[in-house]
Amino acid sequence: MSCWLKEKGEFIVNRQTAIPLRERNIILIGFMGAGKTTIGQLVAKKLYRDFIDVDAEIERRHGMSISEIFAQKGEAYFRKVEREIIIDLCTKTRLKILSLGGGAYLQEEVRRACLAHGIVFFLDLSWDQWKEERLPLIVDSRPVLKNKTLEEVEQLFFQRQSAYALHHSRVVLNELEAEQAAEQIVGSIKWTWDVYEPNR
Ligand SMILES: Nc1ncnc2c1ncn2[C@@H]1O[C@H](COP(=O)(O)OP(=O)(O)OP(=O)(O)O)[C@@H](O)[C@H]1O
Ligand SMILES: O=C(O)C1=C[C@@H](O)[C@@H](O)[C@H](O)C1
Ligand SMILES: [Mg+2]
Repeated sequence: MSCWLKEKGEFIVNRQTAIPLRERNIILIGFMGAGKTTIGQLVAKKLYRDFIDVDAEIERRHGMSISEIFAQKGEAYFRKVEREIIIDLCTKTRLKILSLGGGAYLQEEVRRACLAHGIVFFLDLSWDQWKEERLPLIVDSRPVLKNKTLEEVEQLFFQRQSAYALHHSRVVLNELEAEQAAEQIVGSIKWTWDVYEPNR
């Protein structure tokens, strides 16, 4: 498989797809509460692109919150809808900024579609920081956290890392404000466009 490699940003882009880099969707992945929705909105604004939050899109289509979908239809149903929407967005849209839900990337078909058609940024936050700063902000709104002990959530956090490791570029969030993280993503993407697709 031939690749582009940007060492500075650990940037590896698969060339199998014919979509020019500048047109590919930019896809944010990472654990729940890492900041995919917040940072995705900022990236979209900076690049003058449309932003799609997959969780919000699922809520919009169902007229229900994610918590209601989990409670009334079950997690398996949610995962199926989530997978179908992401594959659809990956294969039928371009030039978007997509924020995935925290568990979406655990599905192999989702990973394959994202890596083949988009440019995938992993928003990486340490467990300690997540536990101290993000958990209190999201604990009541994420059904996956419901009825779990802190030890179980920690286990989930580390179990998921091997899926998130399959990305094109990583942003270490620990000391970054959302605005700074967005700037870093935009800088990295523009660098890649200029180097690999000059004169476009
Ligand atoms: N860089 C940051 N610094 C501090 N707080 C942040 C940062 N990014 C996001 N937050 C806050 O963390 C909370 C979760 O952020 P957000 O909803 O963007 O996460 P997410 O990754 O989209 O989560 P999910 O996977 O559940 O959709 C929000 O209250 C947001 O304001
Ligand atoms: O990490 C997860 O499994 C989830 C994260 C949220 O974004 C939502 O997609 C939902 O609450 C499930
Ligand atoms: Mg989100």
